Amino acid sequence: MAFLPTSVRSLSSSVRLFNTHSSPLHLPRVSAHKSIVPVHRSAFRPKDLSLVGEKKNLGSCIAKASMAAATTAENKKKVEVFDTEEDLAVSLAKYTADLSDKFSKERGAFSVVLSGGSLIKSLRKLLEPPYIDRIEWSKWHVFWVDERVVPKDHEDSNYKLAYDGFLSKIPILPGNVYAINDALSAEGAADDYETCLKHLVNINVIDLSAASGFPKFDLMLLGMGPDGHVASLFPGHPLLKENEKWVTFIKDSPKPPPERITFTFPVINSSAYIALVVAGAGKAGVVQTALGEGQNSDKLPVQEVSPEGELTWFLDKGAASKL
Ligand SMILES: O=C(O)[C@H](O)[C@@H](O)[C@H](O)[C@H](O)COP(=O)(O)O
Repeated sequence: MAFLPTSVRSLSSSVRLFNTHSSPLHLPRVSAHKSIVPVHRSAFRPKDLSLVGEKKNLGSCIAKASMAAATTAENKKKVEVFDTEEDLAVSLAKYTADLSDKFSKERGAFSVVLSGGSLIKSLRKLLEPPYIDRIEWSKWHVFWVDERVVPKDHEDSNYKLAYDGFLSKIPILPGNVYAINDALSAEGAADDYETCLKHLVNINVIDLSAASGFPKFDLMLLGMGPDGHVASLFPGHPLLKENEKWVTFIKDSPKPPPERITFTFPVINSSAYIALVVAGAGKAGVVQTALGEGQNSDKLPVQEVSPEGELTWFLDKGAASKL
């Protein structure tokens, strides 16, 4: 391959501790790039609403009992409420596995975007039967919607969080895990990641949205902060308005650490499927604002999430308690 962005190369080194070595992308062998990125030191080391269980005051969208769904005009948006976070995790695994089957069959690849935070723990049911055996993990290509600009073995790294809690436990191809180049500045890492995405669009690993001209990921798994942020797009921040870049950077994140890279809204909103995964009563207020009838003057970042395809909210009872 004549050209490979540095992020693709850094990727290789970031995943060197996986057990498998082949890559359908024919990425350079890890050993060739040891000097580029420090070795990882870890041990490797709608409204359409489905309600599971009781719920109060959800207006005309209510459906009760096992995942019954009521579709309204906004039929690209679903809200599913689960009695417990455990139930949420079970359903999220089935949803993800079904999409994995669909895109693996249709495209021969499944592009999945992860967040940091509690999302990773909510993916745990994918590590169990039947999914661990059923999913064609070799078709997965994994990205991050945002990443903290820290070394990959740092406690704050979203890569490390996902690796330790999820990626190290599935037979994914190491060359299909696209971490940032942690040797670069925030600005450099964002540019580098965008270059990597462009390359992967060119070789059809990632789809391109005909409508927007931005990359169209098969599935984005988003968390939401208690202030309504998604990715590293925070309330009131000028980055919310970025409409040209695919990946940008922030140096004044109100949530530590301050330096991060993040996908922009045009990329997030070109997705085929987005799951917004929110658990815990601590987020009930912001869920109410995001999904409630009331008008808030300044839209929260989470309210800007509106994919080309389908948006599904996965809420536990606590998070939905004010709806
Ligand atoms: O790097 C990050 O900080 C995350 O990607 C961030 O966007 C996260 O998804 C939300 O803050 C929700 O996190 P929790 O689910 O842990 O609240």
